[in-house]
Amino acid sequence: MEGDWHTPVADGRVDDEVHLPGSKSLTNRFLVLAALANGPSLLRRPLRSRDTLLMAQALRQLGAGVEDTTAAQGSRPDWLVTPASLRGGGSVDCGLAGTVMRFLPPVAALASGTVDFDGDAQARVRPMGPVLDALRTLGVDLDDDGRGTLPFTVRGRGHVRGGTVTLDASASSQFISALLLAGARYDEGVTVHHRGKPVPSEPHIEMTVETLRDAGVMVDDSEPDTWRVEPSEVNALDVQVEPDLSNAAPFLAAGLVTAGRVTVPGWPHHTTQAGDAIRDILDAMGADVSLTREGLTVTGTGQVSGIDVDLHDASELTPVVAAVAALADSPTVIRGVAHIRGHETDRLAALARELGSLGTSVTETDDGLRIEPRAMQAGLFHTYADHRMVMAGAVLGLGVPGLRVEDAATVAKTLPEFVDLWHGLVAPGTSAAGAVTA
Ligand SMILES: O=C(O)C1=C[C@@H](OP(=O)(O)O)[C@@H](O)[C@H](O)C1
Ligand SMILES: C=C(OP(=O)(O)O)C(=O)O
Repeated sequence: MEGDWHTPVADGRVDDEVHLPGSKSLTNRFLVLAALANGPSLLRRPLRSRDTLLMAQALRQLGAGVEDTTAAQGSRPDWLVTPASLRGGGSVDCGLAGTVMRFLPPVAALASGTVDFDGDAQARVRPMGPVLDALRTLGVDLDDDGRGTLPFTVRGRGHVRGGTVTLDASASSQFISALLLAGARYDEGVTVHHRGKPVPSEPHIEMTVETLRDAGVMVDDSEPDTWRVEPSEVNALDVQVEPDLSNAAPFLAAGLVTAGRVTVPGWPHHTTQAGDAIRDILDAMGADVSLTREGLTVTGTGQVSGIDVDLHDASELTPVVAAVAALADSPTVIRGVAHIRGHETDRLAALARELGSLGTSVTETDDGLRIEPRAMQAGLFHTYADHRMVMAGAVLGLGVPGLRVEDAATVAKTLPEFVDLWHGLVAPGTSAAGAVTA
């Protein structure tokens, strides 16, 4: 989808169900564990998006099989993942996926041979150094240019000694998840100590620990900021991927902003997904929120209130929460997300610039944003190759007639169907194709 997307303004209250594809974070963890497992694995309802297709392609490059296999009627094919002894000799395209660039070097270290890593231009500034330094400490040979970013080369020797390592994971929880996911296959397992400011996105580490334990790996996380993975086999998986709760956020926000009602079927009652926090956030911003066997329903009450919220644990929700905040009737303070300057783009700068250019008053703080809503006028919302900026732009468009979102196709990083789903919810009968201009 080339060009600017004219986002639809709701002609009333939205009222529908939105069926969302699987979680990026779960799909990419399951793919990695399945490639390291002791037999073929079945991944049911995996997410197919740029980040997960890049992960699947990289694992194939390393020798694993990732193939479509028949699924329940009406569903897209599941994935059958067949592990193999990992081989080098190729290159991994990380795109802009944090999970690919962080989770795969510790896996490539187990391959026999050299694996080159690179990605998009914006990926070359995302922090990687603590993972590369930790791998060296654990006995891995790798070359980089000393900047601690892509590109780099891992020289796999077929096995990794492993052991104990201390790193600073305050820039990304993915540094820790990366070492834990591969650690069971290291000769001595791995013990990771974090030293530094608090680790962000902790639910994602819990997700890593839970997926490992479910695959039969022993993980000790009883000490603060310390994780121990025992050396062991990884059991083959037969798993169903939960819907992506962070990708649900803009749709649920539409329920609140239009005083309508949106249900996401299949919302898990137990989950490690950080996006589950959207329930409490939208509740605090004025929605009625109910979780039943049918799913999660958000109903707008006609009032949208600002909040003071710490998103340290659920930082990937920041762009959508900031968009709702700009449509609220009182100021919002978002705290605890300094590290999202290293996400797909510097999200604090991008949100301040784009919301500001539409007329909202936004101040960047050290660790977040202060948003004072003002009347906004139509304009072009730039997205900086960031899927969540597209989602934020769509939410803003509910209240700003004439808003256009630049490069909406970039949303395919985690949700290629986003624009179609959005038209289906907000303006049924209109189509994405008719809403894009060059
Ligand atoms: O492990 C994961 O799947 C993720 C961890 C988080 O990264 P950070 O800790 O860098 O925020 C999150 O923001 C990202 O979208 C996905
Ligand atoms: C930060 C994100 O992605 P990544 O996995 O690339 O870090 C995100 O999806 O918001």
